[in-house]
Amino acid sequence: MNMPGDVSTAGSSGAMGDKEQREGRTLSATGSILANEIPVIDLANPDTSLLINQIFHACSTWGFFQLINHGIPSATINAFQNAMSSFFALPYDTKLSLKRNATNARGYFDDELTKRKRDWKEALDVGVPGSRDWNLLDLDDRNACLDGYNKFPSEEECPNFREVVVEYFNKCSELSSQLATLMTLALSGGNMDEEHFLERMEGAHTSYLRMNYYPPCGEKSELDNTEENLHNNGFSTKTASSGTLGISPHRDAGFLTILLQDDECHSLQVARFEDDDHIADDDLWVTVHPVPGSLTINTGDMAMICSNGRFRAPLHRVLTDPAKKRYSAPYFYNPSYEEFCRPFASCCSKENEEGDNQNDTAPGNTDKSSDFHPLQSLKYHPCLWGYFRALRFAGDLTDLGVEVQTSQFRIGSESSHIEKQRRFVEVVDFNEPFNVEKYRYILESEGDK
Ligand SMILES: O=C(O)CCC(=O)C(=O)O
Ligand SMILES: [Fe+2]
Repeated sequence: MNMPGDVSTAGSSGAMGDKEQREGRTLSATGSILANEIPVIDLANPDTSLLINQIFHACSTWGFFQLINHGIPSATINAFQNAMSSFFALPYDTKLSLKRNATNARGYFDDELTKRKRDWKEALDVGVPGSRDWNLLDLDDRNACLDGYNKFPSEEECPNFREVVVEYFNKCSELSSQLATLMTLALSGGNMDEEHFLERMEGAHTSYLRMNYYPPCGEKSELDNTEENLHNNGFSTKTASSGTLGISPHRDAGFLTILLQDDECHSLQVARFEDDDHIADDDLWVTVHPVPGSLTINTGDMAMICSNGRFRAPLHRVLTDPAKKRYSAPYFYNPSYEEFCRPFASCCSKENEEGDNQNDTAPGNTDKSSDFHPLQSLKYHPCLWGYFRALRFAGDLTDLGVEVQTSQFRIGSESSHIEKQRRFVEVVDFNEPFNVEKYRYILESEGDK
């Protein structure tokens, strides 16, 4: 059987040797990834151990792969893509009536700032309702949850939109659960604790689907001279600058993302580096050209924590295009709000349990997973998903300040988040929309790092 980490049999990936694999993703002196190809993985491969091996390799190097034979029917995808473009073609005022706000993270927006620059896009976020029942009215009290509540356009404004989006959403939920299982198997070899983690995530995930529309940006933009057009929201070359991006560099916060790209416009890029100092170096960004019919998968921050840093939560960005429109849709598969994401026991050396973090290779360890990859000392404090999520969107929608990062949960980082999280969990109600004012006294406490 081919084990995860045995890259010589990984099929779709580059020719990395054992040493490079052990050293994970910091493979060269500059910390860049050597392989050039984003792996393509066939979910219908009957050789499950090879599949798991490929997933392990993709998640621990690029943190990105393209999935073919993923099982979501092309008719479902086509209908969803049509629904997306119909939505963004609605009059601006209609879209604005669905705008998200400081106490509701769901809805429409066109004013996302990353590092004080406006992202060149419009978006609509739709997530699993608090009731988990898509048939209730959006504003039904039972639908409230930390993320807020959905704001669908009415049936008159956008016929069939709700039905088509929910259908695609549910397919993504099923696929995510399947992928999370494979990723977890790749790490653990079937440890029971991890099975419970997967069950909790499948039953109570707090996932959401983001629909993105990137207008053209540049001299040929059809928006240049049309202040009165239906996208009358300031996306003209007058407001673009040379550094304008569709989305600025970021990592996805959840466990994994299923991204539906646009076959016509290829502008998603993944970083070949880890160190944020390289962000401005265009040569170190690699375009993820979508394979027709594929879905692009990437690992998120919570998978990185669960894998004890073995999996990579990759930095990625979206360029603007001077002439083409682009539509994309990431589905973010997120744990339940109550879940403390922590490194799987099967990814940590046993020494850890005895308080000795020195030995990373754990020779003689009889845990099944040590066949798969060298075990590491414990690298992360438990991270409450509801806390991480609340801070991420509070950072987007309020004046709360700097974005929370997983590095602040690294053991030894001495970040104030561990203490804030402890105080937050004592008082938080995950059945109501997050309100930064209610928790400000905890989140803005002294010694913020
Ligand atoms: O549009 C894309 O291809 C990527 C979108 C993305 O990274 C995001 O919304 O988090
Ligand atoms: Fe992203």
